Amino acid sequence: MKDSIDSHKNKWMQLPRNVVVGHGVINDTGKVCKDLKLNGNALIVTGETTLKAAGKTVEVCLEDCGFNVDTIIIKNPTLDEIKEVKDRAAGTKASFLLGVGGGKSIDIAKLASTHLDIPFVSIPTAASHDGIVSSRASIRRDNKTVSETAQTPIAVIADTGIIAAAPYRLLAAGCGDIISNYTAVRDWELAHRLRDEPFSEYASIISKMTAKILIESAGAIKAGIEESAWTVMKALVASGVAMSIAGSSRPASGSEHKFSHALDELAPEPALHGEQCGVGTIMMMYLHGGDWQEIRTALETIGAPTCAAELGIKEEYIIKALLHAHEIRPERYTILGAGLTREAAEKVARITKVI
Ligand SMILES: NC(=O)C1=CN([C@@H]2O[C@H](COP(=O)(O)OP(=O)(O)OC[C@H]3O[C@@H](n4cnc5c(N)ncnc54)[C@H](OP(=O)(O)O)[C@@H]3O)[C@@H](O)[C@H]2O)C=CC1
Ligand SMILES: O=C(CO)COP(=O)(O)O
Ligand SMILES: [Zn+2]
Repeated sequence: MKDSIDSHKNKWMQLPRNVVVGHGVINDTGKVCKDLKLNGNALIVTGETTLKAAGKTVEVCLEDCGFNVDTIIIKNPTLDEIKEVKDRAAGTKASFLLGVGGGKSIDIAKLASTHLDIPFVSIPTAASHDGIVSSRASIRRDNKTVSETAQTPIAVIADTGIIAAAPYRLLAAGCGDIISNYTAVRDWELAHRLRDEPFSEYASIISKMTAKILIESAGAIKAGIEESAWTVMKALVASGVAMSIAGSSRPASGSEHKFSHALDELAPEPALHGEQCGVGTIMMMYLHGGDWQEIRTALETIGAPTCAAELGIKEEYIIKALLHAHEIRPERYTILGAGLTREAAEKVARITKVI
């Protein structure tokens, strides 16, 4: 009998075991690690600011529970810094890593721990990106952003008290990263139809639903309100799970992310990842022939940037990024196809009021 395709199907989905979200949960870090049977030496990977916001508390908490703790401060998600973290972990015989901070700290801890084959705990200090739970790490290599396969965190500890106290700009950026799921999924559907790219119905539905719920909640997302941190954090977790189900960042990264990655390469002072993705979503939704005004209004309501001036980026870089975006990760087919003409790039940016 001829084998059916289904009998050959084989898929691994990595999801976190414990997701702990709420006020003050950072103080449970030691308890969560014990619950996961982690022991021995811990290495905290954090940034300069986030060390003060949360890293120190994590350090004390772990020590109180009997762990030996070392801390390394990182600046950028580059291969050099990942190597530094791996060397430090090897030197201190770390048996697990904790990424405490924004996206770059979490991505470095995620990829370094994957290479070292030890577990990692994700402790976000801001709701600024959806890499908190995902099995991907966005890394800078030769001034380019690449998306690497990595392990999913064994646990996520998201203290909404800390997240609500972080600069509001970070929370608004996280909303941009989630809203971008709308165009990411449209791009994925397009690639599925035109290139027969594998497509996951479940991952795409979770991803779209997350963006929809967030857009519907836009009016309730406000600075200093812990409930807002909850709303955005739930969405970021769901979006990360969609990526884990897909086994790629496809459900949450399409043409709008290519635009953001292009800005990271070209603009002298890029804005936050989620802020750039949000603005990219407005323009890519226009190219898809969708309701770009809805995206723009939601971002405006949240208080996230909707134009070049609000990103603090000169208009010429917006155009350059639009022209260059399709060259980023060219294997990922999107509405940008083989690229925009200068006239088309200027038109989309002007019509959508980005410039
Ligand atoms: N792996 C994945 O699936 C994904 C990865 N990403 C990646 O994540 C990164 C973007 O994440 P993002 O968080 O925006 O960027 P960063 O990690 O660069 O954080 C932005 C800034 O916010 C600061 N910060 C974080 N938390 C606090 C706080 N509580 N109080 C004060 N300051 C704080 C950081 O401080 P400090 O300097 O101390 O770090 C940093 O200066 C990009 O590299 C992007 O590519 C994004 C989405 C998905
Ligand atoms: O930022 C991401 C999802 O929000 C990950 O995207 P990339 O795979 O484009 O790095
Ligand atoms: Zn993103």
